[in-house]
Amino acid sequence: MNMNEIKLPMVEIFETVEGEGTGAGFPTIFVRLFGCNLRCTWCDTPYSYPPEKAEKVMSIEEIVNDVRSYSSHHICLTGGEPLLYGDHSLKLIEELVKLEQIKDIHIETNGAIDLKPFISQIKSSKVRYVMDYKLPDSGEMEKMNANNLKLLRKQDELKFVIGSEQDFFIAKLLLDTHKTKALPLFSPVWETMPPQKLVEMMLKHKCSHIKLNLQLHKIIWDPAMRGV
Ligand SMILES: Nc1nc2[nH]cc(C(=O)O)c2c(=O)[nH]1
Ligand code: SF4
Ligand SMILES: [Mg+2]
Repeated sequence: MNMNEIKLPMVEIFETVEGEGTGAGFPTIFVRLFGCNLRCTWCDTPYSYPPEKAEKVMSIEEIVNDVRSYSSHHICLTGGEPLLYGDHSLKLIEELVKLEQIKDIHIETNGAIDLKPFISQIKSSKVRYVMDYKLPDSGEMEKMNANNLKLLRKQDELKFVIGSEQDFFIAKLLLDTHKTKALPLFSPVWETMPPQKLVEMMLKHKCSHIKLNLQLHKIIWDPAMRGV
């Protein structure tokens, strides 16, 4: 199938600064696909899956053309779950990789999708995965594919969204018991975990190799605002 035959359900494409991870602060084009296989309790994008509806359906060609109209060198492919569409997600990534303007494509994936086909088929060093590995407070931890942890490479990021002390200790245990090359990030749930408390726990429990991750976009704009 070619680029204009493959169509994907979409929420939005917009340009802002990346709020999270090692790319935080860089002007970035966000490509947000519709649909998710999880329903995390603290999800901040419930408009990206049913019962809400996709804003539009776009062909890969239309998505690529829209991305071209911005000037940022970074793309955040997000959702929902952007890897939900298998070969179609893969084809979208391959077409975005071809854009010379784009130096980095990071993919926000939720830990419940097998990364193997993506890592084995996408060779470009522009592509990085940011895996949001779910903990008990999310209500979705049992859907996690622990095999993904050892597939992550050193350019990838492994994010734990921490809602409680229990989440903190489970994340720490996971890191202590599973090999991964990815950079571990601890990110507080906006509503239930004051950043100060998370930092205190990180220092007390010697999380020397873990990076605190705050969502810049929740600080810069109203936390409920979309498209920023
Ligand atoms: N500024 C900004 N940075 C982000 N990083 C990850 C986001 C996401 O929704 O996946 C996001 C987002 O929605 N906005
Ligand atoms: S995986 Fe992400 S988009 Fe899906 S429900 Fe969880 S937080 Fe929301
Ligand atoms: Mg968001």
